[in-house]
Amino acid sequence: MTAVNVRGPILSVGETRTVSTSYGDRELRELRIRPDRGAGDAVDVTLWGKWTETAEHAEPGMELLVTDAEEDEFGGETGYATTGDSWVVLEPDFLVDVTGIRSWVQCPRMYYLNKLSGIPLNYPVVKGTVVHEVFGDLLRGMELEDSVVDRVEEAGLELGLLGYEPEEVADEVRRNAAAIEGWLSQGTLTDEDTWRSEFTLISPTFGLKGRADALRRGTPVELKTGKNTKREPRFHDKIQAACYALMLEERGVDPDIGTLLYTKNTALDRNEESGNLAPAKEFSVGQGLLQFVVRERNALAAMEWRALNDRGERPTVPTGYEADAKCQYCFEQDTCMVVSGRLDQESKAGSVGTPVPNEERDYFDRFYVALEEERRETHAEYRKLWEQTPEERAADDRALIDLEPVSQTEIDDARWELRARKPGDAVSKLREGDVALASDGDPVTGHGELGRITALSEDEVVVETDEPVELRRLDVYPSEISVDRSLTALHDAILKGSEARKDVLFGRREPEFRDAADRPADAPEAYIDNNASQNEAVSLAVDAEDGALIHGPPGTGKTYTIARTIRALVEEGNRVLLSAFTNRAVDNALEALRDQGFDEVLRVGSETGVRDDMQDVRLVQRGDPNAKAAELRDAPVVAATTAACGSRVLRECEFDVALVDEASQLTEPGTHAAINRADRFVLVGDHEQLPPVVRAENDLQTSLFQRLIEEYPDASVMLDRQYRMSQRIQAFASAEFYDGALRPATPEVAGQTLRDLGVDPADLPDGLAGGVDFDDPDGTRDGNRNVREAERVAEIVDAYVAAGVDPDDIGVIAPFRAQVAEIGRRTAVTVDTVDRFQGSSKEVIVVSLVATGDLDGPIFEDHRRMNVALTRAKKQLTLVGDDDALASEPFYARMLEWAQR
Ligand SMILES: Nc1ncnc2c1ncn2[C@@H]1O[C@H](COP(=O)(O)OP(=O)(O)OP(=O)(O)O)[C@@H](O)[C@H]1O
Repeated sequence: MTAVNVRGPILSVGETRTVSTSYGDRELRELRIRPDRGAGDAVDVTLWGKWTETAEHAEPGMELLVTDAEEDEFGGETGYATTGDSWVVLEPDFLVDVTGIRSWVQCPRMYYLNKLSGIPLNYPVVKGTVVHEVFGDLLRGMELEDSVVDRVEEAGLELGLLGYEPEEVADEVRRNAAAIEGWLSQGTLTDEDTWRSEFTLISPTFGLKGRADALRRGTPVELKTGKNTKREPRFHDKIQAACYALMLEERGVDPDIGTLLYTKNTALDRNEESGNLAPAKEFSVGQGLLQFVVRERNALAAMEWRALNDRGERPTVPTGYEADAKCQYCFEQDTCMVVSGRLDQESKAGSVGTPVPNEERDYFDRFYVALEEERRETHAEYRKLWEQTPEERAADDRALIDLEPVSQTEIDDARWELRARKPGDAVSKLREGDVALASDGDPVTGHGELGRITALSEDEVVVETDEPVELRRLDVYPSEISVDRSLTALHDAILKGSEARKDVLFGRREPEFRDAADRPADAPEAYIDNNASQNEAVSLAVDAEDGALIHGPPGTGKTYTIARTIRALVEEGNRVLLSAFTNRAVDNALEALRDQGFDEVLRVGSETGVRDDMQDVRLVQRGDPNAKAAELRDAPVVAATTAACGSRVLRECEFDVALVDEASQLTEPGTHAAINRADRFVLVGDHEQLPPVVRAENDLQTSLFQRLIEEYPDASVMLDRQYRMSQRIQAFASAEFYDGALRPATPEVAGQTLRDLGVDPADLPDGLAGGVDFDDPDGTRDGNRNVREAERVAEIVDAYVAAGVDPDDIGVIAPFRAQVAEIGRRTAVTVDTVDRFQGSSKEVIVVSLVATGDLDGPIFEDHRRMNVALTRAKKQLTLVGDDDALASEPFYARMLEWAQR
């Protein structure tokens, strides 16, 4: 008998049958699938015994994987059946987080509720984090006392917001940590005990991922900050450890035990508590438990599949009836009832409250599904870690491969600094500050560690990790955090949002504005006196009783207007949340504010995310709790990215006004994350430039900014004077994207030329000094490159430099990273993709269009991307491309005509 893996979409699911075998009566269930991911001929797969339970969740269309199946011939047809070694996995591509399985086993509805409400700021969560950090420190050899003091101090802000004093927390952590230390120093541990903290595991077979707290001799150890006076670990805790055991088994380690460490046990008073007070509880990881875990995961994945594919009127969500958990003992009972009452969902716990209006419920359902679709797209990114070869991944810009390890150095708090040399021409999406997956060459089955990139240059990369690893490959690590936070923001907006806000969001009422006559007596006559539309925008924002929309085309002084608006709002006594999609825009706005003499700002963000010149106003979370909490609570202006607005710390904060820049690049839920925090909102953006960055094609692609500006034009102002481009450069964008309304702010802006840079046009070859020019080098597109064109772009750049343009004043834009690299090899000036250029500008811009023959690629699919590319230059814009290709489509034909004029 040969054991094989079969996998493919399910075509039909048979009924359960009982047959008598030599082992007695056994149940079986047959499924018909199309192997090879749907490419093969249909075959029958027989699931035996307990695996029939998984068949109960199976539906046509779901993907089924059976490992170690027995192949047999029956009536000339090949069939498969499970064996004693088989695993049956439904929807293996859906990656379930281990913590999700744990709560699912407790109660499927709890799993769903946790998705909606996220992890709120509360003491058990913060204490749990601190104890986990101390655990890691101890494993890495740090002294207990040093670690406790250090980690409690690090949690200063969160503890302060919760009203805790450091001493009491340190005491409690110390008592918990004593359990860890005692256990670590037990005689059983010798030098041969191999320990590792925080181990990232991803399982392609079982559709699981997670981070084990620690591994000891290859067996999983999980830390629980609660107590357990029984001899055995709690069932749900075992589930978690069993998931890691399963994933380790996939890698060829066979962990026969799992350990749970209940740290509160050592803190219990022996006179009052009876039972087994030992903190460490081991259990044997049997095959039965592992199979149970897989079946539960299958049930979960099937529910998630149905939410997207098997929709009746509404997406499927768990009701709680799936489990035999008792609602009266559940911490989540109230939340469960409120969610079911408000969203009109069936729930075992029952429901309270009146349902939200239908349009809100539909909105919730629609975006719930859209976000779950986006989650699938994220899972597809994970899959590329094992489906693509290293070379394919590198070609896709998702990994740096062939790195040569240079050093592994232990740094201050028992962390590691890994250095590696990188091949000179390697490019990727990875940037300094990113969290990435560092590995020995194989991130999934080899040794991988999550770490932060601290330096990335032409020929070297430096990563900081908790444990050392031979740094041979560095991968983009997909993250679900944005999906998770968006779901929470959606939940907060619909279930916790004010009626007044929702009336506007759902078109039940126009946004309202204060009468200018009702402004405070000391309000200035005009906020900005040299630009009418900017002044109107500030006025609209300060008078908004619900919200205002500021539409800012390229170079129209959005940032300047934002700064003036914030000052005006603060002058009227408002506390303001300043947010934007990117750290760069947040810092730019802060810079403008400080330029205008306003300094009472607090920047919330990580040290690597925040620009150097804003570090002095950055909120450092470490420190005295009271002082830290006061810093955050009292700041008149708090600035953070919209992603950070969904963090547990900022979810605790309230503001009068949330001002969001780059709002046209945010999804609706992404925008809610920021505006949920405030009574009123001001959204600033340009829906004629880049749309939200999402992978799924659904409602997430349209920003709330765009929807509202189309619905409430009266609540918006367009800034119509631009300070960036010459008349000649701006003409095309103005006509095509802004109804001709965009105009140069001053005659100087309109009339600027290369001469203003001290360049004599006579020193330039023909056709490069016309303000806007077009050059066709007769190149050929090859994949995402066009070498001839890259050479020509480099020649053109050289010509500008030779004529006296400072290389820092020149930028090159290309649609693909491969072409960016191709050009980058030939010139020292800044070369980047359109997406990376949004929000910046240069005196001279050269655009490489790459396409020949026909127009294909992201830059052409969406005209808004081209709008960005064409509006970065101040004095000279030179397009390099194939005129035949461009002439093939009306929009580009008009662009060509303008460029060749
Ligand atoms: N009312 C104004 N008076 C004088 N200068 C202004 C005014 N508004 C903006 N500027 C100047 O115009 C330039 C562009 O402004 P700003 O950086 O605010 O543009 P932006 O719209 O944010 O640009 P982007 O399109 O890149 O987001 C800056 O140098 C700014 O100081």
